[in-house]
Amino acid sequence: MEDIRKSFTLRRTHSIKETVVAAVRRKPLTTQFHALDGVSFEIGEGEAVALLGFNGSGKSTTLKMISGVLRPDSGSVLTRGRVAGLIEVGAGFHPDLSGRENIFLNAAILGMSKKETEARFDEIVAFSEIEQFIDTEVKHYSSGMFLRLAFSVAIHTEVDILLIDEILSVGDEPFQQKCLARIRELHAAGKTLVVVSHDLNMVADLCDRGIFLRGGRVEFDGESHEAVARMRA
Ligand SMILES: Nc1ncnc2c1ncn2[C@@H]1O[C@H](COP(=O)(O)OP(=O)(O)OP(=O)(O)O)[C@@H](O)[C@H]1O
Repeated sequence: MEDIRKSFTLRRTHSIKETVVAAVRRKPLTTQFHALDGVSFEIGEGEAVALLGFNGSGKSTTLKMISGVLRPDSGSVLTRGRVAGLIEVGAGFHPDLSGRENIFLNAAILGMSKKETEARFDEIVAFSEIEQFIDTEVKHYSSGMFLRLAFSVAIHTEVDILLIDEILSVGDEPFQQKCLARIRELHAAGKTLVVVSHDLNMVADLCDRGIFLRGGRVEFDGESHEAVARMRA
């Protein structure tokens, strides 16, 4: 990522009088908010990086830049390889389709062919542990069930870069442990990880490197435990 900037327009509610006065004075009724204010970093192949920062510091926005969900206002983002984002749980899921249909849909979004998905289908379902509900429409799923399926699909695809945003917090403890073990395996196999989590001890152990964001800028970029220490300081 090079010198990424992203602003959002903040709206406020206004009275009719305020609106008229602003129009007469030619003043905008909205304000610009800089979510990312010149963020630059490079992540090498096979690195595990934690994005750290307090609420609203720009972590999720950064992940969305890497995944391509959002485009920067200026600056450039370059990625090499297949990127799978576990950013918003079940974002790629269609509520009226069953779990089974959604697996095929999501795998296709992640670039897998029907054949590849069929070959891994049983494994995906087994990992998610929701066999019983696989033919139920996902609108009837709990958020934890959603997560299980979304996570299962993502980790069974041939991705090079895995983006994980706070999703582990949705699952129950045994599932979290299983996901963590699987994430470690993927890292050991050379996949690149970018993880956002407020569980600082977990991310510091999982990742070698930590990028600490504050107010949309990189405040520290280095060893993960040190990044956590800076954040707590
Ligand atoms: N679509 C949007 N429209 C307006 N503001 C947005 C939008 N998306 C993000 N923001 C703002 O940008 C800032 C950064 O948000 P972001 O989600 O990246 O923070 P975060 O570090 O992930 O926070 P958290 O720890 O709470 O998840 C926040 O102040 C948020 O309100």
